[in-house]
Amino acid sequence: MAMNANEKLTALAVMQDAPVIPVIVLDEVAQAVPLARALVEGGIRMLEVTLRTPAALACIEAIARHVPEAVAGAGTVRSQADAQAAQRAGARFAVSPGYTPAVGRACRELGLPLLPGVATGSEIMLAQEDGHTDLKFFPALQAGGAAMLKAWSGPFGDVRFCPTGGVTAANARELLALPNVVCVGGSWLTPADAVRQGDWARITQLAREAAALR
Ligand SMILES: O=C(O)C(=O)C[C@H](O)[C@H](O)COP(=O)(O)O
Repeated sequence: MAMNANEKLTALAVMQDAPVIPVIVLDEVAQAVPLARALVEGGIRMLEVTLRTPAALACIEAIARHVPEAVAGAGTVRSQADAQAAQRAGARFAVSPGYTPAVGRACRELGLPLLPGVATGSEIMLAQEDGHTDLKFFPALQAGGAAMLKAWSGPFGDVRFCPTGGVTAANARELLALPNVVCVGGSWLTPADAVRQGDWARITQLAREAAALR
């Protein structure tokens, strides 16, 4: 299903599209398009390409241009400059590993939906003060996992989460069953060796299994 380019995307819509947002690390531009196609083929189209590698922006650009069925977003957005560069490359949403009002403001000014990363109550409150109620819990497993999400559901009952960090095919279901979890994020759909070897069939299979998690 192609996404209408004029449709206003929100962080919640990014989270609701599939049970898993793949966290993607790419070293070579040539990997971007076949990888995105493999994920789309498996039923996953919201793609978080982390700005951790020199090739990341070019990868986002390639996906945005050549894989219209996918929605390329930028991960590891840590500054206003990151947000601007991501949007210039064609990113339709941004994901950050933490939250600062400066990153929030930058994304608002750009009209770029942001999924802000939080790991504490104070960070949730900071993000909420700026209007964010759909948040990434990072690093989820390391910072308390399902028990933490259950504890947050009391005081932060109006917040929805995408736990990311340490999530795997084995523990995703438990997280997805929580009422305040909309989706999870993780790198397990795109194993480094499969990407390196161009084993796109394996990635499609992992995506298919992830898409069926809920
Ligand atoms: O780069 C970012 O912006 C991040 O937030 C980090 C990623 O979300 C985690 O690296 C996912 O980690 P794993 O699924 O545990 O491999």
